[in-house]
Amino acid sequence: MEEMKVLIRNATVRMPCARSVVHCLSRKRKISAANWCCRHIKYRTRCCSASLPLAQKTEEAPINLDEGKGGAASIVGSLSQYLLKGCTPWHEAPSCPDYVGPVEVARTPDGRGRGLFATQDVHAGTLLLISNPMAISYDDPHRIMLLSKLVTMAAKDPLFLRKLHSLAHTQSSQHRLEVPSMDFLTSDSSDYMYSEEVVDPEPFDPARIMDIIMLNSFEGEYKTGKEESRLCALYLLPSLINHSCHRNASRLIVGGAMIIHAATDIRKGEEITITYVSTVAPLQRRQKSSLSMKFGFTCKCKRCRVEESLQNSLRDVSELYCDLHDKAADEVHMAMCSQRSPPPESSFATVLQLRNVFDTVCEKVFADKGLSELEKRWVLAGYSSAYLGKWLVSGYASHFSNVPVLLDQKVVEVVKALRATVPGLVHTLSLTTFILGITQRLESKEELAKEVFMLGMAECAGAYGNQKSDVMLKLMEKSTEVIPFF
Ligand SMILES: C[S@@+](CC[C@H](N)C(=O)[O-])C[C@H]1O[C@@H](n2cnc3c(N)ncnc32)[C@H](O)[C@@H]1O
Repeated sequence: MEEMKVLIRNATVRMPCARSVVHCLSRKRKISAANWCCRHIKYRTRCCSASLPLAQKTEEAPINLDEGKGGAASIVGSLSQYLLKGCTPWHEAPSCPDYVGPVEVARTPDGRGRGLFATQDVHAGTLLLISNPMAISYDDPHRIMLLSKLVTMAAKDPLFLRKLHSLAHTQSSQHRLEVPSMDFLTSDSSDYMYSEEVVDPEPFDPARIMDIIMLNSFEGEYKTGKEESRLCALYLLPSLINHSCHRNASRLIVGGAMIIHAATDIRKGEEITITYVSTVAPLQRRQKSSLSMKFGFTCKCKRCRVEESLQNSLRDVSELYCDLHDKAADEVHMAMCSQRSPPPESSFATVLQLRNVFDTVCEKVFADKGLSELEKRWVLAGYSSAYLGKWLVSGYASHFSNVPVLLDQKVVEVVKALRATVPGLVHTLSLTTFILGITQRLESKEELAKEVFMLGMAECAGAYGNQKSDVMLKLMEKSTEVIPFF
């Protein structure tokens, strides 16, 4: 859901302001805001093409988009255009036929019910699933319309009811329910119409259907034009995907269809995970804000367990982070959205305090010999806003020209931490594109520019799935409309 929020919230509310940031970036070179990023990314592509495999593919073969075979492959082209338009207007979304990639449902080994698993090694950007909703409703805060639609269909179609009943309705039911076969999950009612098998022994109970909705339905935002609305939908196969605070897949909502891509390389047999809520926060804030409150479970992922083991040493900084974050976020957005020059950096008191929190966390984490590189990145990603507030405020105040301050070692570490934790995030793509713009000013930073460019391309594939290289470059350019603050 966070992907949608990024695209929609920023496109409507923050886009003009973020454009002005790009304008500031471009002012010195006297080129238009719209062209600025495009030009520097193209420049980078040219500069890097000798050694960058993706850039080479721009001139020769496009990235392999074959995975969809037939229907799904053909939507990639129309999807690109739609993504480039910021997923608007909603009614012009390309139609996306259902598609099942190299995945299967199986029981998790550690008590999280059923889950979705990769049946072969896949690269970041691989299309895993396209799923159209069992039912969808709009501006339906209490999900009454959704319930009514599901009840009507279940009453008419026994296979539909059986599919509904394959979804968990309580925390404990997911352990009792069997692992449904892929055939069953993807079958059409007409295939089963006259089969005895579809008669569900379980009684038809609207209260149970409501519980299924509460545990499995997806809520998100969409744009009709300039207006924002909310949708609520129930998907069958995606409902079997578990949450992780270090996910490996991302989701896009296009029209009503949910598209799931690998956000990072995934090994055969590895579980496919997504994030139900934003996980760019320390454990304490993640626990308080959402999963247990909204979804009624405590996350058991590895990142949560690592952070639990650090709770004693990070308790104070974590509490301070939670106290300061929202106020600092307001200060950052005020600076970024200000049409005039922002006040001096020193007037962003909370942002500066939050930055000290990041430095303390870095010291503690890097001194901890018991943590692997990956685990350190999981922890740092949670505090990335604490670093980024000051980075953005000073970047904006100096029109992103104060290179020594902005191009310190930590900023690339923050990108890597975010990629290791929540790959395929438009915010991270935006940050990467901003950094790329800064490296362009420096002849001596060619190697760093290549590294940042590759991180950006990987993040783009993780967020939007495999696209042709020219589309990826435009999507990177477009990402600067999003303020990279989490
Ligand atoms: C949408 S369902 C996912 C599929 C579910 N495992 C099943 O078998 O039907 C969401 C439920 O899965 C479990 N779950 C998902 N992610 C989890 C996680 N990271 N840690 C613990 N439980 C999780 C929770 O019980 C949650 O209410």
